[in-house]
Order: sequence, then C-alpha cells, then structure tokens
Amino acid sequence: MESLDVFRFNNRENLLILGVMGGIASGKTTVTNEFAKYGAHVINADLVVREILQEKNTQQQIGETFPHIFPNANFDKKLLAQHVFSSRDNLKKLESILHPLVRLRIKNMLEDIASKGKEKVVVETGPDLKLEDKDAKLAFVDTHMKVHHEKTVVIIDAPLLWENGLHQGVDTLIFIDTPIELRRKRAETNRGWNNDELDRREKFQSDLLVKKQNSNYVIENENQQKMEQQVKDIWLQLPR
Ligand SMILES: CC(C)(COP(=O)(O)OP(=O)(O)OC[C@H]1O[C@@H](n2cnc3c(N)ncnc32)[C@H](O)[C@@H]1O)[C@@H](O)C(=O)NCCC(=O)NCCS
Ligand SMILES: Nc1ncnc2c1ncn2[C@@H]1O[C@H](COP(=O)(O)OP(=O)(O)OP(=O)(O)O)[C@@H](O)[C@H]1O
Repeated sequence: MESLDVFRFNNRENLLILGVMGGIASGKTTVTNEFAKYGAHVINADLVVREILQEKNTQQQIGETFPHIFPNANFDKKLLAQHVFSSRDNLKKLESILHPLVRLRIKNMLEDIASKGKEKVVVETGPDLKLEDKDAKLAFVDTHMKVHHEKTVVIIDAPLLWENGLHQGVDTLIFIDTPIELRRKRAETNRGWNNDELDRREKFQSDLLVKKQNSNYVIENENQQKMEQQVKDIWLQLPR
C-alpha cells in the first residue's frame, strides 16, 4: 500500500486530520493527549506497532528474518531494538515487515472514524474549564456553544509520519519543538533510556528542521502550561 492510499477511504471529507511531528521525547504523545481533551480522536502509531509486535504471526516473521538474533525463536523486544538501532539494514528489514501492517491499521482506524459521520466538536473559549471531567465539559459546552468544528478531528501521532510520506495526506501539520537537552533528560528520567539511546535512534529519522519548516504550526513544549495554551489556540484556529 502506498502512503497516500492510507487516506483513500469512504467519507474522507468527514475528517480534519492533524499530523504531529517532532524529535524523540519532544512530547508528541503528551501534546496529542491535550488535543484529545478537546474531542480529537487519537491514532498513536507507536501503540499500533506495540499491538502488532504482540501478535504471534509477526513475532514468527521477525524471528525468521533475524535468525541470528532469535536462535531459540524467543521474541525479545529489547534485543530487537538493540539490533535494529545499530544497523540500518536490520532496521529496514524490520520496517518492511511492520510498516505495511501499520499503514493498513491506520487506514482502517481512519475509515472507521469517518464512517460515523461528521462529529460536531464544540470547544469552550472560557479560561478555566477542567476538561478532564467529561460531564462538566458537556454541561459547559451546552451553555457556551461558541466555537465548533464541522468535521471530526483526528490527530495522528506517528514518529515516522514524514519519513513514510504520510504527511502528504494530512490536512494540518504540527511540529513539537523541544530543546535536545530537555528531550534527552526526559527520555532518561521517564523511560530509563541511557544517555545515548535517543541520539542512536534519532540518527534514523529525518532532519528536524525540515519537518519544522514544513509544518503549519509549531508548539514549544518546554513548559506544560504554555504548551496547553498553544494547543488551545491552535484548536480554536483550526479550519471548520
Ligand atoms: C524497535 C522497536 C521494537 C523498539 O521498541 P521500543 O518499545 O523500545 O520503542 P517504541 O516502539 O516505543 O519507540 C520509541 C521511539 O523510538 C523511535 N523509533 C521507533 N522505530 C523507529 C524507526 N523505525 N526509525 C526511527 N526511529 C524509530 C521513535 O521515535 C519512537 O517514538 C520498535 O520501535 C519497532 O518495532 N520499530 C519499528 C517500527 C517503526 O518504525 N515504528 C515507528 C512508528 S511507525
Ligand atoms: N510539557 C511537559 N512537561 C513535563 N514533561 C513532559 C512535557 N511534555 C512531555 N513530557 C514528558 O517527556 C516524555 C516524552 O514525552 P512524549 O512521550 O509525549 O514524547 P514523544 O515525542 O511522543 O516521544 P516518542 O518520540 O518516543 O514517541 C514523557 O515522559 C512525558 O511525560
């Protein structure tokens, strides 16, 4: 399946699709979850990969592709990560197994959301609504119907959105800008990655500056409160 086929499905016009880009541990998932509080549907490619990797068929295929890594056919994600992030050839082999499956799942998820029709999402414009509480949100929305989107908003959080050409099929691109030192620190503290793991993996990703320059919006994510404000501003500006 070609990249753009992911976006060829019935009722595509029902959706406004946002794509998130940014370096490793820049906060793509954190920002995406912030959009979800306003009603966006989330598609997280890392989660899709995690699900696919749990399937016996996939593990078997990976085992057969890398017999030297899994001589006893015991699938081990950590071991796999070590081998693919130290050899471009190995990474390409793994991607050729996983990416077609990931594309198909993303397409199915989008199609499924689009099939439910246009979902009018109403956004509050007041300053202090606690959006975590769904009932409070709905009650607020009922009385403050100020801004709404005519389409269902979907946000795709895929670290390789650009590399896989998926950026061409989304409607709006958002880049998460976070200084490298902070990203390294967050990856070390919150994921237990050692200090060169982020750089080791990021070598296999495209230039961040190119991604940033090709985005419609840039969110700076050094500070939670400022990030939340930027998400809100963007949400209110999205095409309706
Ligand atoms: C190698 C694997 C098993 C490592 O698993 P692990 O749980 O340690 O990492 P996780 O999947 O949560 O990814 C964490 C981050 O690593 C980076 N990363 C993952 N895969 C890749 C890749 N192919 N190229 C560059 N960076 C990658 C991304 O920034 C990602 O957000 C896994 O990442 C994988 O199967 N990758 C290949 C599939 C893929 O390309 N996934 C990216 C999204 S489609
Ligand atoms: N504004 C913030 N303030 C404090 N911590 C944050 C903030 N944004 C993200 N983080 C933390 O930084 C880490 C990386 O964030 P997140 O997982 O959202 O990044 P990502 O870009 O999705 O990562 P990946 O590239 O691996 O997919 C997480 O542990 C998250 O909790």
